[in-house]
Amino acid sequence: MTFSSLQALREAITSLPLPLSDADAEKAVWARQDSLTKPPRSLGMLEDSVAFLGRWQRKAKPTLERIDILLFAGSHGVTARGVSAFPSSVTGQMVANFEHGGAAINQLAALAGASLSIHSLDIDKPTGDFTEHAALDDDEFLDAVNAGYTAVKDDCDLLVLGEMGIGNTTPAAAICSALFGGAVEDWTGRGTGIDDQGLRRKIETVRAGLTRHLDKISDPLAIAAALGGRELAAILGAALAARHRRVPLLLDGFVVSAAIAPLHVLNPPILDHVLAGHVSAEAGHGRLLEKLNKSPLLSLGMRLGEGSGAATAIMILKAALACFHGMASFAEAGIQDKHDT
Ligand SMILES: O=C(O)c1ccc[n+]([C@@H]2O[C@H](COP(=O)([O-])O)[C@@H](O)[C@H]2O)c1
Ligand SMILES: Cc1cc2nc[nH]c2cc1C
Repeated sequence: MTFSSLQALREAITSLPLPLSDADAEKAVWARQDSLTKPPRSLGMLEDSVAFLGRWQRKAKPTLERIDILLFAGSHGVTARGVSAFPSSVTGQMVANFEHGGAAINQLAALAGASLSIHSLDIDKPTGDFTEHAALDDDEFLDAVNAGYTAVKDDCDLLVLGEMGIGNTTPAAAICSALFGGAVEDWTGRGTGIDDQGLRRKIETVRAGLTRHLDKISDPLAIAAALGGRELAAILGAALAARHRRVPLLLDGFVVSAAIAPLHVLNPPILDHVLAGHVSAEAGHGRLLEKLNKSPLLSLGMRLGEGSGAATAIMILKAALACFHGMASFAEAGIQDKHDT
């Protein structure tokens, strides 16, 4: 399926009923977890994560055999404003690095037993500078959303989305400012490590973008097109595809979270299949996760992008499943269960 208009996309996001998760599978997961040799719920978020996987995989015994990491790359016209510590050319150079296996995400994906596919979205064609015009026109936005939507294969146990795009913490900050309001400074961080002067320029750039596109402020998809970028639009499309197919999705950092935020504003339950892998060190990510009602599995001070925080969190999900599948029950181990009071 692809979307031929913003209206068709909007309807796919807001139309109910959405396909449901399986409450019975989740109940079976909790019944098993409560029978295992530990005080009830003592594995905390590990147990919550197994229940989440059971609900969305619709399996009483969830698995992580097939994990797909999709990494989307795009280029940003707004980099001309001096908003990144690195030149725009690094985006294409890093795509080559991903393809040769030399990036952090390659190592983490291999360790996690996940497949990694790289999706370059017109990286030789930067988006428009959003302080002057829309980053993407409607057709360009829909093309990128459709590329993300069709990249999702429905037979994986878990989907992870990552991104690469020099400058893209600026559109991410602009989208958050437009959708959630508050001080622009609170959404705008140092990205790849910009200095104080650069940060001031970045804040001014976000402000100028908001002023330019004020007329679209009540339309989350128009905001995503005007202030976003191709990799962010593809992530929105992929997150929607995962929801329609009931595939659980693990979020990476600030940029990925900002990319899917328009879905939340349009229809909050549309992100019920989403788990936050980590909270990035990028200013604004913690606040954004609160807006999305997500608690991160990890907080490691990471701020790389590429899907690296989410890929690291896969190890936590695997730890959770190892306990779930491997532990003995009180009855099997001959251990006395909790007193009834
Ligand atoms: O997602 C995050 O939390 C995140 C935080 C800081 C930097 N990044 C990555 O760094 C790049 C964007 O940073 P910048 O400074 O160029 O806007 C882009 O390639 C992202 O993958 C990503
Ligand atoms: C080297 C480098 C690697 C990255 N990976 C994701 N964003 C990045 C930005 C830079 C600059």
